[in-house]
Amino acid sequence: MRILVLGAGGVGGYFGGRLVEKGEDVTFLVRPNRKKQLEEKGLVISSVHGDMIVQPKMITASENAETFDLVLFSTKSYHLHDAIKDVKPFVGEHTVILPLLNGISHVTTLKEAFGESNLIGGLCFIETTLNHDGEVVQTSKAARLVYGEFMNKDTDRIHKIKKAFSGTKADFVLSEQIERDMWHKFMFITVMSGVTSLMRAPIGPIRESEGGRTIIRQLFEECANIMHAHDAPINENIVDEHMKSIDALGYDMKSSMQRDMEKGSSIESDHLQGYLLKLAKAKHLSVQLLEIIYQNLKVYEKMHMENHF
Ligand SMILES: NC(=O)C1=CN([C@@H]2O[C@H](COP(=O)(O)OP(=O)(O)OC[C@H]3O[C@@H](n4cnc5c(N)ncnc54)[C@H](OP(=O)(O)O)[C@@H]3O)[C@@H](O)[C@H]2O)C=CC1
Ligand SMILES: CC(C)(CO)C(=O)C(=O)O
Repeated sequence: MRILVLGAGGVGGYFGGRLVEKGEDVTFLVRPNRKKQLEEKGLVISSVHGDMIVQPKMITASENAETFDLVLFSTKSYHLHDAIKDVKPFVGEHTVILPLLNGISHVTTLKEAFGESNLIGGLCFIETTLNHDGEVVQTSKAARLVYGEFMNKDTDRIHKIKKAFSGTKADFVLSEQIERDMWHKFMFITVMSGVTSLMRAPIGPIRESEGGRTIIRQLFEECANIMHAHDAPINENIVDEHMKSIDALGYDMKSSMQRDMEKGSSIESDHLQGYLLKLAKAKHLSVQLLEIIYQNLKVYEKMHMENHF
């Protein structure tokens, strides 16, 4: 199976790297600066699951190449439209697009861009970031990529993908309810990135501070109300389930949005909290905590864009 990883950042670099390590036929679609960096240093992964360094196969958007069987779409949401344009020449009639972005609204965008039948569902649980040298630094235990056919269709292609994903150092999990899993992850990341960026702390001190768990729970409840109002396929007890997951996270666990803010980088505020807020407004729901969380991100963006950092 010819696999194209779109974006050799924290997520694409990690999961793509693990597939290369296993011996799969993986190429990274990268932009010129990242290409240069990877040519000079290789793809370096520093991880609690084992370090690795490899010289990856790469292409850039301007190059000619045949189409691929599978694309791991692993850019940030604010690069989605440009990335769609860049990857189009490498997508054929039978290419499967597997998105790993946080959030949900990109599903519609990708279906429109590539056709509904080319898209499968995906998400990941991992704490990973690029350091100053462009190395993939993966911290904490979870390194899980979840994927599946929408409506749990049983297809040949999903069995082929499962085979390609087996036997790596990362957890690749085939889901029978990928729509539900994506909404659940959307809720989880909205809260996790929201509170950690607002309080500028990892999850441990937040949940252990007086009133911390109450705020986290209230925010989950706001998100669940919005999603229920839109008939999203979420579990009835999802807030309890997510609170258990929050309690199980390592004390020092941070969100990728928070790490991006620490670096002064762009963030996915409109794709995550902003999109959920739009859904709340469409149903006239009062979501005060979500509004504060979103405002905090907008203030950061204003400062960031005006180069106050
Ligand atoms: N990091 C994490 O721990 C987790 C992240 N996620 C989600 O995964 C997604 C990706 O996040 P993450 O990996 O952290 O982001 P990064 O910024 O680390 O990586 C994204 C990569 O995409 C590349 N890219 C952007 N546009 C293009 C393009 N047109 N062609 C080629 N490459 C391109 C960027 O390259 P360039 O260097 O050229 O800018 C960058 O290296 C986000 O939606 C995030 O929310 C989900 C779970 C955990
Ligand atoms: C919360 C976490 C680390 C879980 O994968 C995540 O998705 C992110 O920070 O973007």
